Amino acid sequence: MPVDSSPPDQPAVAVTALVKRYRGATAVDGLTLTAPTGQVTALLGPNGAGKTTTVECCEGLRRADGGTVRVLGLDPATDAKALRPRVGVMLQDGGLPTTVRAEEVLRHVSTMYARPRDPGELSERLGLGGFARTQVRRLSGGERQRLALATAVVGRPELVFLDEPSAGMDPQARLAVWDLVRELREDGTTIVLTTHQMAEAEALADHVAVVDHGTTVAAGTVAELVGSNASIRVRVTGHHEDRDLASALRTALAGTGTATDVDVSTCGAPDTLEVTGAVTPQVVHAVTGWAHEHDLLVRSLTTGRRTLEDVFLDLTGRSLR
Ligand SMILES: Nc1ncnc2c1ncn2[C@@H]1O[C@H](COP(=O)(O)OP(=O)(O)OP(=O)(O)O)[C@@H](O)[C@H]1O
Repeated sequence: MPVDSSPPDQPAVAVTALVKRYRGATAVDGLTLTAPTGQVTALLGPNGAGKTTTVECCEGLRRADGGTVRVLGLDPATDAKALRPRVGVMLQDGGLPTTVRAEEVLRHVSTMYARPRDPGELSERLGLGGFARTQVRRLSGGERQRLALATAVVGRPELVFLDEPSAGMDPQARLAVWDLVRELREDGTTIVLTTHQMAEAEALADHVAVVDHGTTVAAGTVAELVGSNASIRVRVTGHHEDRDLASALRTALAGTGTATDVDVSTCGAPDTLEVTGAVTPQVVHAVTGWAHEHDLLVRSLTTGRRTLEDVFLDLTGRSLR
């Protein structure tokens, strides 16, 4: 089991008001993040949100322009040497030498650590056994990702940063990666990962930080982020005098007296509405009643819990970056 010499109540990673600029453009804009020791923290955010930049500041690969970064109680900008044997890093582009064989890369990295995992066993775990003698540049994208993950964890680090660990992987490889992440966590390793995949955050993360425009816009467990609210998603067709159907339904529901604790928004398309909040049978009845009253045909209606993706899109918007 990894030995964590930092005080038990100190988070493994504490980022406060981080600012990072690239040639005047602000990539990270006052971001705050806490990754508790021994847990999995996911940074979830759209393209260009600042996730990789944040993680690279934590890894000591980039210098912050403002704020503080503490990793295992140390400053990665000045304490890189002390952190190197304690922190594993999986970069988004792999960062591996390309002309060396996969097994040689992993074996070489393992010799840098005092108590490494068995490289052969780790290769088999990640399905790399068959490619051991292949040069890195000839590996497929998914195989290279798996090798990068293997190099990040072969030294039994206390803390691992994984930048989009399962990007480009097939479903089997993704499950193998998830299993390994869970096993690392059970062994007490702290994991900080970035991802676009809601399923990955839901499957692995104890804590999720939603990052957008260089700042943390929400943080908590998946359950906390999703909340206890239910939702109704309804698609209607027909002509309504008010082209803003969400506002029309909102006004109608407010007028019924039975649906006071709900909100209405459009969901993907103008004819699809989402009612969130205290959804009761009376609210469902009021929604279909409103459609009937305005001669709108209900094409579909589903009720259920909100998903992490719903919350993510609410927080970060629906326009493409
Ligand atoms: N070396 C660099 N030079 C200039 N701009 C950069 C550099 N690295 C990142 N950026 C910019 O900083 C912003 C944040 O990028 P970053 O890679 O941190 O985002 P991200 O959330 O990891 O995105 P993705 O999910 O697409 O990987 C983007 O607008 C990006 O274009």
